[in-house]
Amino acid sequence: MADGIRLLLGGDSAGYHYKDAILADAREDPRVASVEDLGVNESDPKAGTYPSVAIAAATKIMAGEADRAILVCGTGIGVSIAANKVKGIRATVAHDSFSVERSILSNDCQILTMGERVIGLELARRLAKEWLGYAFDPSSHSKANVDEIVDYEGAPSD
Ligand SMILES: O=C[C@H](O)[C@H](O)COP(=O)(O)O
Repeated sequence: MADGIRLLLGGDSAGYHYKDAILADAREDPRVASVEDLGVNESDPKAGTYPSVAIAAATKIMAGEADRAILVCGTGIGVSIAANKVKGIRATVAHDSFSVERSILSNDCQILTMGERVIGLELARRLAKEWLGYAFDPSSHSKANVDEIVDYEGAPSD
């Protein structure tokens, strides 16, 4: 991520207005090296379900094709649940500044999710910008907790 964040944006029919606004902001953000729009889009708001978009984003991150994703549905819950089904992904819904900060500094989340039906557009845009400004510190005390999750997921009893 040294050369900037490779960011994915996605959402379902309930979230694409916010997704598009955050996408436009990200394209102007010097911290972001690249932005990919996984849909859905206004031209075809039924083109993808929240599970399909979230799983596509999570799969790309785990394949090393992107660093992070911001996903928007009605509540942020569905895209978070779906993304977390992809092994290795830590996705969370967060609608406040402190949780957005801790999602990176405590949990090293690769995916932030939000709900277009839950918070206002300007707060969502601000939280997205804040989230992109944090980087996990692997020398912090939080690393051991994240490692415990990673180790569990990688356990032979999978
Ligand atoms: O978590 C699910 C999302 O909020 C989705 O956008 C809306 O889902 P629903 O139509 O099943 O309420």
